[in-house]
Amino acid sequence: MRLVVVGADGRMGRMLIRAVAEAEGCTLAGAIEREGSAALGQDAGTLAGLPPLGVNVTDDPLPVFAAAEGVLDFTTPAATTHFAELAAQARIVHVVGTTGLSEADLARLEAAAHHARIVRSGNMSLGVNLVAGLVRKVAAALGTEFDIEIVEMHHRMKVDAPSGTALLLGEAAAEGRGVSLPDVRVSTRDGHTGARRPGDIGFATLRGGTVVGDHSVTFAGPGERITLSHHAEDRAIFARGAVRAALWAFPKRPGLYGMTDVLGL
Ligand SMILES: NC(=O)C1=CN([C@@H]2O[C@H](COP(=O)(O)OP(=O)(O)OC[C@H]3O[C@@H](n4cnc5c(N)ncnc54)[C@H](OP(=O)(O)O)[C@@H]3O)[C@@H](O)[C@H]2O)C=CC1
Ligand SMILES: O=C(O)C1=N[C@H](C(=O)O)C[C@H](O)C1
Repeated sequence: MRLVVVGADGRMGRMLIRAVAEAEGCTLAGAIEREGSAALGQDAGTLAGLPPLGVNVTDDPLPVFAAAEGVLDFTTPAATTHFAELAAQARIVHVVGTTGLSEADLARLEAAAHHARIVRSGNMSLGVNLVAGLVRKVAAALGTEFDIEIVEMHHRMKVDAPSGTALLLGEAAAEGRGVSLPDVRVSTRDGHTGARRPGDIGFATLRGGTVVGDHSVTFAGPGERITLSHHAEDRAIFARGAVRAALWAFPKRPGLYGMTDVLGL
């Protein structure tokens, strides 16, 4: 499968170039960065710490998408919505790892999915998606006497909060409880907050250092607590998940899919 990496000079972009180069059945068909990036013109392999791959980084996605079969996109919401429209025009697979998308951004992805096969997830790792399944089950089994609190920690450069993974886990908990996350979500607490409202799902965000991604979901009940956790140690888990998603989506019909579809969970 001929794959393009957009945001090629990012933390995930460089990891994705390595994952494509290592994956059986995949070749790097292009590497895109934004206009003005210092990476433009460089060999994508060299950028990713590999021997040269013969693919130079460019800021012109149109001809690159036209000659490709899929795009791996871990960039920004503004870039991702633009790339979704280009991927739909080119009728290629679009794997979206970008987090922090607004409702309006998601509506643009849904529109693009009429023509493109889009796989989107706040976390492309096998481990997190398994934990989400467990969270759904535990939330369904326990009543609201168990308070649900989600804590995440990421590196100091992360720009969105709560993380896409924390929201994915919150959605799983809400689904298990049969409620809608926006109705019960509490993402900030400061000052005299009053007592906790039964049924709320709380989010706490920590930022610092080089943490790849830590998440825990605690069910705090009368006299006991259950905590389900995931610790990402290497961004390669997300990159390998993204390549797997592209290969999975290649023969599928246009539509918006998630990692649970890819992993068969
Ligand atoms: N779903 C998942 O499993 C995971 C999701 N993520 C998400 O992926 C996203 C990226 O994370 P990360 O790699 O750490 O961030 P980085 O900031 O390191 O990388 C983003 C890259 O995209 C580039 N970019 C921005 N706009 C454009 C554009 N219009 N065209 C081409 N390239 C563009 C940036 O360039 P410049 O810096 O020059 O602006 C940068 O190189 C985040 O939303 C993060 O939360 C991360 C890990 C796993
Ligand atoms: O920005 C990151 O780094 C990560 N972002 C994703 C998120 O928002 O959950 C996935 C992973 O935790 C790393």
